[in-house]
Amino acid sequence: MSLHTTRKLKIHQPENFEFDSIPDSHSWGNLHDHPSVEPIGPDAIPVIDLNDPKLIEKIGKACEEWGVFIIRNHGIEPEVLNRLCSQMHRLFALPAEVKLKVAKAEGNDVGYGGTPVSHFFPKFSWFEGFAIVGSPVDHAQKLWPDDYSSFCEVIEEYNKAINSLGCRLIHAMLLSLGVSEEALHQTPLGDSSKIKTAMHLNSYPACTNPDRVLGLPPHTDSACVAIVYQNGVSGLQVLRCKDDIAPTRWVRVPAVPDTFVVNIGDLMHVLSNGRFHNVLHRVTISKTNRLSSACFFGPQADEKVGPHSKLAGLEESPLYRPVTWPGLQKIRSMLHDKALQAIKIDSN
Ligand SMILES: C=C1C[C@]23C[C@@]1(O)CC[C@H]2[C@@]12CCC[C@@](C)(C(=O)O1)[C@H]2[C@@H]3C(=O)O
Ligand SMILES: O=C(O)CCC(=O)C(=O)O
Ligand SMILES: [Fe+2]
Repeated sequence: MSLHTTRKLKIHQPENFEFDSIPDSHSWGNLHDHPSVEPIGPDAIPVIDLNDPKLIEKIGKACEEWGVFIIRNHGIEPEVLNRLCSQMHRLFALPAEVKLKVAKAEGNDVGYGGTPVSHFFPKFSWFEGFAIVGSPVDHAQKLWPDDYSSFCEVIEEYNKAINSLGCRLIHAMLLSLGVSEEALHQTPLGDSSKIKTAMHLNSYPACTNPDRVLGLPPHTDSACVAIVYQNGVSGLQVLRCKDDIAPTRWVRVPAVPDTFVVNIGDLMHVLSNGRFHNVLHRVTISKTNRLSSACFFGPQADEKVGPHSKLAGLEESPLYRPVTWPGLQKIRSMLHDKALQAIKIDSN
């Protein structure tokens, strides 16, 4: 593996993660732009029980006020998550030259490598990822020619479970926005067959000097919703803007066993006509290896998402022009965090 290959992928291979001192390429100077705080008191991230009789109301409030919440009683068996975790360990423990057999090709979002957002930052992330859309069988065969089926079975099992959870959450969000049960099915996210999913398996290697490195730089997700599973090690932080309580700060998202973190992305912000907060988040590093899986949910590639007519129309003007998911990703690849500005409807 040449340095050239890894630079193009914007990642460093695991053996290179074992630096005694952090190389300049990975040393972030501005990690303390805002203080990092604990999720306590008014900064406690909402925890929502999916069996709560007031579920719709609570989800709506969390999406508006936070853009992130933790869910429990989600119905996915802990064994399914344990199996996913074992396969993630197995994947990232492979030698670098094996993982590079399934490296993301130019312009392709599936396979092993870094993330598109890292290209906007001058420093490398302390991270390696594997993106899956549809079946991972072709890649799994290259990684484990003699035993690829166990990985595929676990991914398929997890995909099924997380898809139905994602669908349930999106419906609850739409209901909280006032969309009726009947109208729900006419939306671009109305039923599971209309929802597109992408799965990202993430590994954040342990670091002896974690205060100087970053797992993922600050970003919003482009999708409607992301559901994140974490292996018991925290690292995710969400930005809470200056309010009556405190100045702008990074709030640590706790890693609560048997829960998922739900993030609101750009497309849900657009669909809700700006009501739901597309939360800015980043991933910090610790002295323990962290694994996470982020599943992104959005509409099929050719479906446009715009402010829902229930919210924008008679009384409220639509704030954004409709956009497809790949369309938004393309704008983000050029304009980074100014992408939503580019689809904003001029109010004058
Ligand atoms: C479906 C996707 C969302 C994502 C781009 C991708 O095609 C696969 C990688 C995803 C990810 C993960 C880390 C943060 C993020 C902003 C990035 O650069 O890559 C997201 C992308 C996104 O939200 O658009
Ligand atoms: O690892 C995490 O907790 C979050 C990952 C993330 O933000 C992403 O994949 O977009
Ligand atoms: Fe993210």
